[in-house]
Amino acid sequence: MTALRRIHSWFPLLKRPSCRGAAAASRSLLHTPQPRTAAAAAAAGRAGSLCQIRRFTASACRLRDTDGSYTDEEEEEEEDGDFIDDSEVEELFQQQVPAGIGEGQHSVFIVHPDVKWGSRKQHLTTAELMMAEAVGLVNTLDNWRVVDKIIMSTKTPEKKRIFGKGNFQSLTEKIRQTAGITAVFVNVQRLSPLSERELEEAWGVKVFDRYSVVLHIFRCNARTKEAKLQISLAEIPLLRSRLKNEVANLDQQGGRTRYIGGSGETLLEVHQRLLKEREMKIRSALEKLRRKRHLLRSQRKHKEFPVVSVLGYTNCGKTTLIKALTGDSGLQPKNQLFATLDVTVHAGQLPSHMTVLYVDTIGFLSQLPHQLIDSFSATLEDIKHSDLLVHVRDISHPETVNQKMNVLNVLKNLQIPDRLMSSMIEVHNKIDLIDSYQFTEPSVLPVSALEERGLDELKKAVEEEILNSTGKHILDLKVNLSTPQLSWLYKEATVQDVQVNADEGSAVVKVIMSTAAYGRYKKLFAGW
Ligand SMILES: Nc1nc2c(ncn2[C@@H]2O[C@H](COP(=O)(O)OP(=O)(O)OP(=O)(O)O)[C@@H](O)[C@H]2O)c(=O)[nH]1
Ligand SMILES: [Mg+2]
Repeated sequence: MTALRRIHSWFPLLKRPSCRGAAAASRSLLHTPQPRTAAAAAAAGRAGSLCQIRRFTASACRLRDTDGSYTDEEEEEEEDGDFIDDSEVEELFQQQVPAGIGEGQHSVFIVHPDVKWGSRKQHLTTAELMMAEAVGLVNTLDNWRVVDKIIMSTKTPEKKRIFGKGNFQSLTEKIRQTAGITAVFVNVQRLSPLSERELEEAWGVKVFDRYSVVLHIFRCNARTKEAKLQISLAEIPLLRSRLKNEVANLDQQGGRTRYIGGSGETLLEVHQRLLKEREMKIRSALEKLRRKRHLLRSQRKHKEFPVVSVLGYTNCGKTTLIKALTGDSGLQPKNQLFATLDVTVHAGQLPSHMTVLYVDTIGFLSQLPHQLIDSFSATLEDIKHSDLLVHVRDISHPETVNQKMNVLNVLKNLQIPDRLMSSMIEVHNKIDLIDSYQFTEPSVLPVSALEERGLDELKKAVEEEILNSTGKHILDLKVNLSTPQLSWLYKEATVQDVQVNADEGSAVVKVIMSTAAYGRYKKLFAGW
């Protein structure tokens, strides 16, 4: 199937999950990896290993508790008095929502301004594909539907009305004559407050840009405390620009009181101060959560489970792939943009039975204002602390090359360490949707997460890179079964295989362990 034909099958597939449905989406529980059967003589040691896994699993399950948030850390924070409770977050989340965001239903007219030349021209994509993505964004929302759409060229995208006089006039007529329109989505990163006001006045309906539509989707999909706070923070610039418009309206009606209650502050200044205070509150709550996240990371490190971050453009199949790799039935992939807004962790096993933690991350989208990415930077910070990155690409998508460039750009801005960038595994997902998949680069791994194809090769590649990056080794050690050697190995390393020699009372144990752990082992059992 050619790239252009694929677009017709991709976008109509986007479902319309309800806000409530998304919010209630079930949480994932960690898959409990079972150690493989070993010789009976190893039972004692295996019990040790099971304990280790259970201990971890229990705490990791608690991490995601009822709303999928990191509740085990809350327990620790309660002890040090640094606790943020749900109601506090909920209050911040619900308190001040920009008008038209996260609520209501809309019949949308989409306008894509096509800049033919100059610095704003999009070189990597076409107007048709940008429009298709805009349609996808609207269709992702429950109760929103596209009534009509138009691509209109402009030489003056920076002007208040975006289009030249003639085009603007014909566009206005079209919008006003199309029955039932309740909103216009102008497919640009961000409209200035002045522009938004001018367009709303001219068209007589609500006007959204990419920033506000994506925020709307985020608000509908937010479940955890962190996601809610990050969204509330991302909404501040929108509230600020709306505030300017509202005060300008009041000015026009002569209704503004110059100073409020002798405070020496104007109405605009009072509202700006309140917004600033709100921003500080959200930032400090997020900072508390960030400290939690730091703690979580050190706990993970302490337990020595390698961390693999799975990232990629939105809807490329990250969640589906992690579900296939871990067998975690609690994961719910959706044909929806930004289905995953929270970092979740899922344990899986590699061919050698080593346990790794796969981190599911928020998807990327092109043309997003920095403010939005910044709000989610704490979430993305986790990527930096992984042992390995897996970049998933929807290889069946017509924009797959642009999507890859977008992801690499975001990673560059996040200042991901070189060692992680160079060891990153690129996965070509959804090969089942392509008639004849051809290897374009030898280093990539083709998979179909949905049909569970190519997973063994991927697990092997992950294992190889993990062994490289964590400095772990696979060793065959001879142990004396009358000593605690075997149970020590089960606790401190990953035991792959145990060959018992009953006559000798010994066993040959295949283990994966770090250089440091091997050093400790040699020291402890030197004379045994
Ligand atoms: N045909 C096909 N569809 C797939 C494959 N992998 C994922 N999908 C579908 O793609 C859609 C998105 O999958 P998700 O796993 O939710 O994608 P994601 O990258 O986690 O998306 P976000 O969390 O929204 O960024 C779902 O409808 C999946 O069923 C695949 O290998 N083949
Ligand atoms: Mg996802």
